Amino acid sequence: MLLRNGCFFEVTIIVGAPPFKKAAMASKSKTSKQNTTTNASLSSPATLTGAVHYSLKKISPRKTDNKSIHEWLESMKESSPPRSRRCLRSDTSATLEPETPDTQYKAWKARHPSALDNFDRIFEVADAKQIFVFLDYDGTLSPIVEDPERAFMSDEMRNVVKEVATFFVTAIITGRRREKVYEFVQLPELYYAGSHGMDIMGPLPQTSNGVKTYGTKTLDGTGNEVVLFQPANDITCIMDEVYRLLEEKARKISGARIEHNKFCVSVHFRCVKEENWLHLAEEVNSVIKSYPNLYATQGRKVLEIRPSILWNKGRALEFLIRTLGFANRNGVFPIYIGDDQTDEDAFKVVARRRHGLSILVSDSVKETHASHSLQDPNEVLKFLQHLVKWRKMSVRS
Ligand SMILES: O=P(O)(O)OC[C@H]1O[C@H](O[C@H]2O[C@H](CO)[C@@H](O)[C@H](O)[C@H]2O)[C@H](O)[C@@H](O)[C@@H]1O
Repeated sequence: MLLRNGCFFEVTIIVGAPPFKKAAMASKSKTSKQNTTTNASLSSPATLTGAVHYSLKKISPRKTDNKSIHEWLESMKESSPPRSRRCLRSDTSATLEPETPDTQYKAWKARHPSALDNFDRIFEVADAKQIFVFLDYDGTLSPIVEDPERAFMSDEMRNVVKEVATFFVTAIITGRRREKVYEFVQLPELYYAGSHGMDIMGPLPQTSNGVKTYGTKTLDGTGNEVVLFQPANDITCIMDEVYRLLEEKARKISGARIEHNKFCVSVHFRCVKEENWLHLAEEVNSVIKSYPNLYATQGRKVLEIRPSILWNKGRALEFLIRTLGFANRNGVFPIYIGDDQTDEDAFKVVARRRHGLSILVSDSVKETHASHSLQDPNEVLKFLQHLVKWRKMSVRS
């Protein structure tokens, strides 16, 4: 379909198909305890096996009327409630308990128990499985801050993620531009899926003959061969145009900020006075309503403008597991940790699988498909340290 400025937006793409079987694997199961190969050690060149068609369904464009603008705003507020308000508003709450913050929070914690407190029980079943670790970035590995350019992760967090990646296939799945999140994380041994999974890059895996995968073999910034998968790669010039238009609008609203995430664009509300939120949301709507193939999702004081394709963090998670050669559902144990609404797509995918662990990072009540919770990035750090310790102990035993 031809959109604007000569940009084509295809819903079916054709990609090259180098074998993409990851270190088989860093995550060792009980049956291969001696193998502690790291992701970084992947060096065998991939062999092209021919083109593969990968079909993407288009989702129907969402109406953006006044009602949906108000829903955006409500949803953004629920995503980032002030610390003082641990409970949901009564109109969105599913609980029948008295509406005090503490009882509601306790009831919520009972439904989404701490992944730290329940670690041993959770990991009893994971021990013999292929564990994959998927991590969101903002609000999960780094604390939420006002300036998105300064959302740094601590060295302690970087060190533990590095250690995690020596034992398990580890990927960052973020709404950010992939290059930007790499700047923050700086760990070449990980997979990176930017733009809510619409831009996946990973190190070339060790290959075994006949393993099929998707993506294009290419070189990264340092000249290493990598695999790249971009299901919406025809949308970039539209996103450039939308970014420019939104920048113009944002200039007139104090505190508003637009971030170009390559295959999507973020509109930041965090530093905008709440009385101006409606105005900013209306301006966003006035831009995107001319683009029927774009829609907005909501996050923590942010609107994310994205292409209307059926691709999200959940699809990215499935894609990585499948292309790494682990179609066998029972043998795989994905762990997904995230703090925001866009992570819900991944939580749903984990929930549909027989095994896995989904963790919402939140210190307040939020509706979620995650089975477990952690309060904040500090608890994420502790959980990852625990995971490493647990794996080291099981290697020894
Ligand atoms: O998928 P994520 O890694 O969680 O990325 C989602 C968005 O995160 C960033 O925005 C959020 O964090 C900022 C820095 O702490 C904060 O200022 C903002 O209010 C949050 O919404 C990022 O800037 C966005 O581009 C991402 O889409």
